[in-house]
Amino acid sequence: MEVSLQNLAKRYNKEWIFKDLSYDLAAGECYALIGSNGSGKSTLLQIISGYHLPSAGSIAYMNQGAPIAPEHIFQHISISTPYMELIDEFTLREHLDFHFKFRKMREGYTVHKIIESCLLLSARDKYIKNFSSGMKQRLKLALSFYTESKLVLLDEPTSNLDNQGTQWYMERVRELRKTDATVLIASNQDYEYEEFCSEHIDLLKYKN
Ligand SMILES: Nc1ncnc2c1ncn2[C@@H]1O[C@H](COP(=O)(O)OP(=O)(O)OP(=O)(O)O)[C@@H](O)[C@H]1O
Repeated sequence: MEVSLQNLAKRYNKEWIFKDLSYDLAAGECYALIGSNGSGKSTLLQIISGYHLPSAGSIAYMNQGAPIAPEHIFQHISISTPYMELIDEFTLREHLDFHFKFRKMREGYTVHKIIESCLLLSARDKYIKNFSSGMKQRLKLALSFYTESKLVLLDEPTSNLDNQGTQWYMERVRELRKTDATVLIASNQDYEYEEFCSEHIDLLKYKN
C-alpha cells in the first residue's frame, strides 16, 4: 500500500505536536519513525491507523496508484501499540479465534502455529488478564505479523520483551520484509529498526 501524508498536523489543546508533515510511503518499504519522548510518534501512528483524526491535513491510501475507499482501509492495516487494549476476558486461543473472524490470517498459518511461533503454547488457555506485560506484547505483535495487511504499524515493538522475544521480533520483521507490506516502526531504540529501515522520519523536524 502507498500512503501519502499531506500537510498533517496534530494539536492537543494549545500545543502543536507536529505540523505540516508531508511524506509519501512507498509500497513494500520499511520506515523508522523517530523522535524523542513526547514528539508524537504514537500519535502519528494512531492517526495513520484511523484511530485518531488529524487537526489538519489528510492521508491518501492507495493500492498501485488506485485510491482505497475509506470503508476498506481498516481491512488492510495492522497496528501494535501500547495504547491498544487486548480483551482480558478471552484466553489466548479465544482471542486469536475472535480476531481472525474479522481479519484474514497470513497464508500458511493456523491459530496453533501462531501460538507456537510466539512461544506461548503453554499459555494457550490462560486468560489475557493473567498475562505478563511481555506476553501481552508478544500477542499484540503476533496479531500484527500474522494478519494479512498491506500496512503494518509497530509502536515501540520490543517494549517488555526479553532477549528471546526480541530475537523473535527481529525474525518476524525479516519475514515481513519479504512481503509487499509497507512497514512503519516507531521507536527510540536503534536495534528495533536499523536493520530494516533505510529511511527515517524524524518528527522533531515537524515541530514548528
Ligand atoms: N489525549 C491526549 N491529550 C492531550 N495530550 C496528549 C494526548 N495524547 C498524547 N498527548 C501529548 O502528545 C504528545 C505526543 O505524545 P506521543 O505519545 O504521541 O509521543 P511519542 O513520541 O510516542 O512518545 P514516547 O517516545 O514517549 O512513546 C505528548 O506531549 C503527549 O503528552
